[in-house]
Amino acid sequence: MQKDMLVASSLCVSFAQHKVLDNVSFEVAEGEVFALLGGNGAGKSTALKAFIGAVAPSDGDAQVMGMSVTKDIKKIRSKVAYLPESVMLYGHLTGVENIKYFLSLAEISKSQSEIEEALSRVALQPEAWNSQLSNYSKGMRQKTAIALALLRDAPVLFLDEPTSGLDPSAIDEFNQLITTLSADGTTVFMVSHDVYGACQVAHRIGLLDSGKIVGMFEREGDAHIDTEAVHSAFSNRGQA
Ligand SMILES: Nc1ncnc2c1ncn2[C@@H]1O[C@H](COP(=O)(O)OP(=O)(O)OP(=O)(O)O)[C@@H](O)[C@H]1O
Repeated sequence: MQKDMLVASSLCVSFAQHKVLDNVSFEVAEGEVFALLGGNGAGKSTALKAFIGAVAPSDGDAQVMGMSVTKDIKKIRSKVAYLPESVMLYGHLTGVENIKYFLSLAEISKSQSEIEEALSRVALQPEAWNSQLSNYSKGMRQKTAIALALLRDAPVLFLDEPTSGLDPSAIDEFNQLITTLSADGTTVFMVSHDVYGACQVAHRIGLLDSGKIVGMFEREGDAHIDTEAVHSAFSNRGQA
C-alpha cells in the first residue's frame, strides 16, 4: 500500500475571528498529484501554507511524511520544495548559477553533470542553461525551480497556481513534467483555479469552498478526471 505523504486532519486556520480553514481533512499518497481547487478566497493557499509552516493551525494538524508542522517544521522544510506563483530566483544569474547558489545555501553539493541532468529532466533547452534568468519565460523559470527541487531530493512539491500565465504549449510541457515526476514517485500538491488543467494532471481533486472541502474527485484507471463533473460542482457553488 502506498504511504500517505501529506495528511490534513481536522485542520483549522483562523486569522483573528475569521475561520479560513474549517475542519479540512484529506491525505495525499506517495507519487500522487493532488489539486485543491476553489474560488478566490476559498482558502487554497492557506492550506498549502499550513503544510510548509507559513501559517499555523489554530486546531487540528497538517503532517508531511508523518511529521507534524507544529513539531517538526525544520525537518519538513528540508523535504519539500515550494514554488510560489512567481518563482523566486535571481534575474542577474544564469539558470545554472541560480541552482548552484541555492544548493550552496542548503549546503548541498552537486556536480556540473548532475545539475545538467536535472535541467535535461525538466526539459529546459540547453541553450538557456547559461543565459541570464531575466531572459527566461515563466515556464522556463518554473522548470529551473523544479530542477532545483529535484537536486535537493525533495520528495514533495508544493505548487501555487503553477499554470497561471503559461501559454498552452508551456502548460502541456508542465503537465507532462508533473506526470513524469509523479510516475517517478514525487508527490505533488497544487492549488489552482484552472479546472481543465487540474483535470489533465491530477489523480485527485479536492474542491474547497469557504474553508471547507465540499467535493473530492478521483481518476478512474487511466481516464482523466471528468472536467464537466468538477466544473459543474464548482459552478453550483457559485464560483465559475
Ligand atoms: N495572513 C492573513 N491574514 C489575514 N487574512 C488572511 C491571511 N491570509 C489569507 N487571509 C484571508 O483568508 C482567506 C483565504 O485566503 P487564501 O489566500 O487562502 O485563498 P485562496 O483560495 O488561495 O484565494 P485566491 O484564489 O484568491 O488566491 C481570504 O479571505 C484572505 O483574505
